[in-house]
Amino acid sequence: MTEVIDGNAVATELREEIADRVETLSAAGVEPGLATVLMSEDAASETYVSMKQRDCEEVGMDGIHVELDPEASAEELYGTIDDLNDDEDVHGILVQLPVPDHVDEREVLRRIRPEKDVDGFHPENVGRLVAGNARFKPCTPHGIQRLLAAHDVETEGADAVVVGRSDIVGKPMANLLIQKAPGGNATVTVCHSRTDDLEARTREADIVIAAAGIPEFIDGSMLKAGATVIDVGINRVESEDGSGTELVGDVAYESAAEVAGAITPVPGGVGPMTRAMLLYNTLKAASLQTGVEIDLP
Ligand SMILES: Nc1nc(=O)c2c([nH]1)NC[C@@H]1CN(c3ccc(C(=O)N[C@@H](CCC(=O)O)C(=O)O)cc3)C=[N+]21
Repeated sequence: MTEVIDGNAVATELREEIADRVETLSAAGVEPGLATVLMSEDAASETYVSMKQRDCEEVGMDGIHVELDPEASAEELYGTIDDLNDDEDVHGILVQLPVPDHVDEREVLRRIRPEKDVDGFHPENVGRLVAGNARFKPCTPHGIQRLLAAHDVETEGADAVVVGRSDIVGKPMANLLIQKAPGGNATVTVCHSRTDDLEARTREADIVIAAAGIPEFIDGSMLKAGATVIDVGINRVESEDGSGTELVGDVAYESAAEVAGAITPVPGGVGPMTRAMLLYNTLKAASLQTGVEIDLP
């Protein structure tokens, strides 16, 4: 039987442990604070940011939300970031991506103080991750690492194929999987939409991470029997019966589940883990900034 990797269940457990550590911090007079900044009227972005705020509430963190008009100037966004950088009650800052075209995304990521960069996207934090000395692991790859561990999927010595080369998922995922550390020690191949004979590579993989952002890109015919399949895709597509839209992953679930040993669903797989790791990074940020030590879960 194919094992379904339940991201909601693993995330719920982790949130409980995080809530416990938040209590430890608050007994020491520290209330971890996460600021989310939204400069978009995109419905999906609004939904994700409000989920992140709800998560904060659930674990006892202080959620601060700032919304900017998508037509506002880049300087206004930079000023908002500067204010949050200087605010002692804010331990983590997340600027929801994508930002409007007239805003330089690279400048946004550089502007956030690395100590508050809970996405792990600041060049200093990217460098530290690559050097094996991560401060904040990016939330999606870190969440995937936790999901694999929770389901006893051995990465050491495994052949892993990462499909997708984005700065927020593919690249950091490949880096974590090759690290000399628990959850690493895999042999990693990074593929993408232009890879020649992709299926020949995915068919060799013990672990496939599908993160190309292409709906149902990976199907069962491309998998080795018993492989672990992690679906990072969140594509909103028109539903087959024409009744509206539905969420599909980068994996054709039905066909892949017939071949895979274990597989994550969409929704309810990687997404909830991404959000849980954001809370984790905020917890770590609050501890580092205040010097109040906690056992990170
Ligand atoms: N600075 C920044 N950091 C991010 O981490 C970031 C971002 N910008 N921009 C957009 C993407 C997307 N993202 C998601 C996280 C969780 C779910 C999630 O929890 N999804 C649920 C529900 C999905 C639904 O119902 O729409 C699930 O998969 O079960 C989705 C999407 C974070 N992102």
